[in-house]
Amino acid sequence: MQIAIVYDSGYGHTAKQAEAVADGIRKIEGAEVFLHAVAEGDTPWEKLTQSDAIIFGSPTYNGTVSAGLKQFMEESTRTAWTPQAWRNKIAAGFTNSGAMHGDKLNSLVTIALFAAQHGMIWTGLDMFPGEGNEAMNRVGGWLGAMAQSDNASPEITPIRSDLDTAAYLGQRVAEVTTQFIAGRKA
Ligand SMILES: Cc1cc2nc3c(=O)[nH]c(=O)nc-3n(C[C@H](O)[C@H](O)[C@H](O)COP(=O)(O)O)c2cc1C
Repeated sequence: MQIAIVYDSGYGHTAKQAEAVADGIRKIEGAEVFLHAVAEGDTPWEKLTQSDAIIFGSPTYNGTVSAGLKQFMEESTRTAWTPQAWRNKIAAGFTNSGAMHGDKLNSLVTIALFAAQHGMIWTGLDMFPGEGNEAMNRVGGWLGAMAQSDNASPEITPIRSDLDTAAYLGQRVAEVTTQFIAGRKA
């Protein structure tokens, strides 16, 4: 089982979140993960087509996904949407922003809508909102993993609970994908 993480990160916070998602995926036996930062260019379209799941991540810029992730989305129209190359793959999303709210939900809605347009199957976060900074899902979202950077250095934010929440999403996607593949074989 191969799971891809495609993300953008201008200053390193979303990159940290992406690494946490990858750590969560690796907790599940047989799960292989590869990360692609859209800023690197040379999108590995073939590898994405071969993946069983794709998790998309973006910083929230101006209340939506970054221009870098949007560029990737638009480029996927010809390479993946037209041939329906991602149809029935599992999908999920994560985002982080400076403010606690910061209009992050709109980024996740944008990503989920994008996944739906590709015929993908969305996996949300099955987690009650936590109270306090130590708690998992302290930001309190269900559509995907959210984190707050508080406009601090990526060395100290997102904080541990946000990274653990991201890891939990990665693990959940790996579990759901395992079940999905098993069901398809049966
Ligand atoms: C162009 C730009 C727009 C931003 N817009 C928002 C916003 O709408 N809401 C918010 O809470 N933070 C906003 N921020 C702050 C970023 O979301 C925050 O610094 C985030 O952690 C950056 O992630 P990155 O290091 O992965 O790029 C913005 C930052 C930039 C550079």
